[in-house]
Amino acid sequence: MTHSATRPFVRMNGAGNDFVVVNALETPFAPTADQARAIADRDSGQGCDQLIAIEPSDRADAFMRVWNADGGQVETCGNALRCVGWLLMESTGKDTVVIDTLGGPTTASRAGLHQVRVDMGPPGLDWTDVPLAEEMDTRGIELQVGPIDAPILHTPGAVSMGNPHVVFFTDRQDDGFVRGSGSLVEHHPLFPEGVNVGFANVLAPDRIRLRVWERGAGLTKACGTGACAALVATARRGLTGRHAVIEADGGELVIDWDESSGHVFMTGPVEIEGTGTLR
Ligand SMILES: N[C@@H](CCC[C@H](N)C(=O)O)C(=O)O
Repeated sequence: MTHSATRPFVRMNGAGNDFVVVNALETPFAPTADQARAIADRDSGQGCDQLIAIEPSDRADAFMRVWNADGGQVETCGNALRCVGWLLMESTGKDTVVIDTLGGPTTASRAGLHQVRVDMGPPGLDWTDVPLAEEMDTRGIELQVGPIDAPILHTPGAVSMGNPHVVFFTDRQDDGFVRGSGSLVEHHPLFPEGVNVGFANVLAPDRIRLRVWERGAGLTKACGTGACAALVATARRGLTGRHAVIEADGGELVIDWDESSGHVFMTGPVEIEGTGTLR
């Protein structure tokens, strides 16, 4: 085992999406899927939505590795990028840092007191980017939840933010519904790598209430990449402009889809909750 009972960690959250963050810049940290799942377990472990390791990188300030609560390693995590960015900026005194991930490199910058802005890059809009199992127009894919003759949810947008997202446009956002339909869609065969499932209620052209059933983690208080995907999906359908405040259960994220660069920018809070050692 490459993590010991004395391995320190920092507990952080970004808009309520919570993390156990391990500094692996000098001492490698390579838990198995079972070990990662045990750490994330809220009953017997430290408990978190995602386990994060900060590793050395030869092309960025650091590499961020992400495990979902189910122990699976995934490409990226928007809220964790802000947290790791903040830790790196605090320790180096820089105002901007580059963080590499399995989904590619990103840049994080200071944006105010405990606020960080991340350049999330351009969204993937082709069906092969998401990826989907078959060719479809990602502005509104052929997928429905509920009975065939009267679907409760249908024609969601599909977007890659380095990880796969599907976004339903709906004001139905109660816990039972999000959990029930989210867990069904997460494993739908149309998504060969699984999918994060967003439920977006457009309140105004610049305001979205969003809940996300995350792949490998379930219902979280916020999903950073999910917020970016929701803005992209609603803007492509003409439901919003290219800028919106996303209201998540745990706080607000500001998302901008810049027209000239095509990049999506996410600004939001970071919070350190405390420190501990892995058990
Ligand atoms: N909470 C994250 C996303 C974490 C990974 C996601 N569950 C996946 O499997 O892709 C965020 O803030 O983006």
